[in-house]
Amino acid sequence: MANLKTGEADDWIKSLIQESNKAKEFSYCPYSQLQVGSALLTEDGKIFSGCNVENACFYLGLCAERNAINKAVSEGYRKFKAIAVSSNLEDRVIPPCGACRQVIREFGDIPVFMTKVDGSYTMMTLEELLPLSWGAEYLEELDFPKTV
Ligand SMILES: O=c1ccn([C@H]2C[C@H](O)[C@@H](CO)O2)c(=O)[nH]1
Ligand SMILES: [Zn+2]
Repeated sequence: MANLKTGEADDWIKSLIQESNKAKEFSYCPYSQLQVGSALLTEDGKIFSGCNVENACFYLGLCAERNAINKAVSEGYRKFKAIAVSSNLEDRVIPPCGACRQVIREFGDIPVFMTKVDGSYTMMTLEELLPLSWGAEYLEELDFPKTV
């Protein structure tokens, strides 16, 4: 069974959640009306945020989490400590979709803070959200060329 943790947030968690809440204000979601924001904490304490960006060609929409990750990686950051996800849903936390879980997994087993509008959260590690996951080590076993 997954190890769920809920409760009062430490300061850094509060800041991360605050940033993900801010990010959702920029959400472009004319089709779902679901505003989602995400904030990603780098190893050296920087926070990158992102929102979901939808498209009239529905499947081209991108989630908040992957936008935050892609922004960070594009600016040279690859080591992350935690990620938060917020939305405008009144009474429930927002769990990352399967695609986002796999993309987070690429960069390590970090805690994922899934928040509600009142600032409370449920935390699960990426390993709990995506057990027995696929990753670079399998490619190495298959003798694929090493990544940079
Ligand atoms: O964790 C999640 C879940 C959903 N969405 C977005 C994708 C789409 O724009 C909208 C409805 O699925 O919510 C995210 O950005 N992150
Ligand atoms: Zn997603």
